[in-house]
Amino acid sequence: VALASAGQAVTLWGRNAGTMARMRDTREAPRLPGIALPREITISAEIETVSQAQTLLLAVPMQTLSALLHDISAPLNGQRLVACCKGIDLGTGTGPSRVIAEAKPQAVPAVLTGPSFAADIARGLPTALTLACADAEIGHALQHQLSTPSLRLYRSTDVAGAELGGALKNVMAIACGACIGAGLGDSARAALMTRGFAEMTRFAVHYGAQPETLAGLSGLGDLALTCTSELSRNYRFGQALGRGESFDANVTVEGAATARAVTAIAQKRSLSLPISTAVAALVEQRATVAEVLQDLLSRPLKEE
Ligand SMILES: NC(=O)C1=CN([C@@H]2O[C@H](COP(=O)(O)OP(=O)(O)OC[C@H]3O[C@@H](n4cnc5c(N)ncnc54)[C@H](OP(=O)(O)O)[C@@H]3O)[C@@H](O)[C@H]2O)C=CC1
Ligand SMILES: O=C(CO)COP(=O)(O)O
Repeated sequence: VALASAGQAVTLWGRNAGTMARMRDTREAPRLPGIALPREITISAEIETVSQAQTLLLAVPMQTLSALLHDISAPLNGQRLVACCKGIDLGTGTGPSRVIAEAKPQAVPAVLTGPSFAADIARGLPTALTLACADAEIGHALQHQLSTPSLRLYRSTDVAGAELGGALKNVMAIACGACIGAGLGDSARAALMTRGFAEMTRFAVHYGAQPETLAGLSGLGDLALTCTSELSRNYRFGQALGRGESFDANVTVEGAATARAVTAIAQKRSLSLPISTAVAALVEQRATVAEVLQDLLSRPLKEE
């Protein structure tokens, strides 16, 4: 919507022919009610209409990215594949850029991430994101191609930092939601966000990320948004856990799988990730909020 409103030709592809036909008729997306889809957007359920594009934005949940790429038979030679998903693939323990590189080795992977609710962007509200691409020249081109007057992209070549910040902030949002849902208070949430940020940085740096990237939009920026807004699904899922309520299983909650993925990696690599480990235990119903809180508070006292 943002790009089409700024005059770019955009084709929107989705796998469900019926849904896409209804979207063509109503010019509205079921997942973005109340937002008119500009006439400039071509809506299609035929993958061939997009698989030749120079730039493809891949906006699917992380755990489905690999399947989507394998459904596209074309090699996407030299095309720019911009992952918009935030998470770590449970099957391989890798982020979106690696999943792209494995599935389409001749394509150029990039990542678009940062604090942004889809509805805010579609309404034209001011938003700033990180566009990360290991190829600096292509990253520069993508930054200019995908920025609009209200959507401001900063560029980076630190792909690991950008994608791990986006993946891990969802885990921290679940923790913060659980904290508020269980009535533990705003002070406890501030502590979780701060120690969560330390944990995100430690994990990402282990994978070669720059700490400055974690302190940017894709890390701290998205952490601030997602840990404090009830518009976040990860946060609301955490709130439900904290209140002992059920949560709609059809809603995409990226942090749940990511908590499990990073906990498995942490165990293999002897990394200390106490908050992510606690969230994985909550998600897998191996522990209650009271139990994980007790574990977190009884850890040895240490230097900050
Ligand atoms: N929503 C937001 O505000 C933001 C989301 N993101 C990230 O974007 C990613 C997607 O999230 P979001 O769009 O909200 O998720 P939703 O659950 O709202 O939508 C997922 C979409 O992906 C499609 N899909 C799922 N699996 C496949 C597949 N195998 N092949 C093709 N299409 C598939 C679904 O199709 P169908 O309708 O047919 O089921 C649906 O259209 C997540 O990683 C999220 O973290 C990032 C920033 C903001
Ligand atoms: O990533 C997002 C905001 O930047 C969207 O967060 P949720 O997936 O928690 O709704």
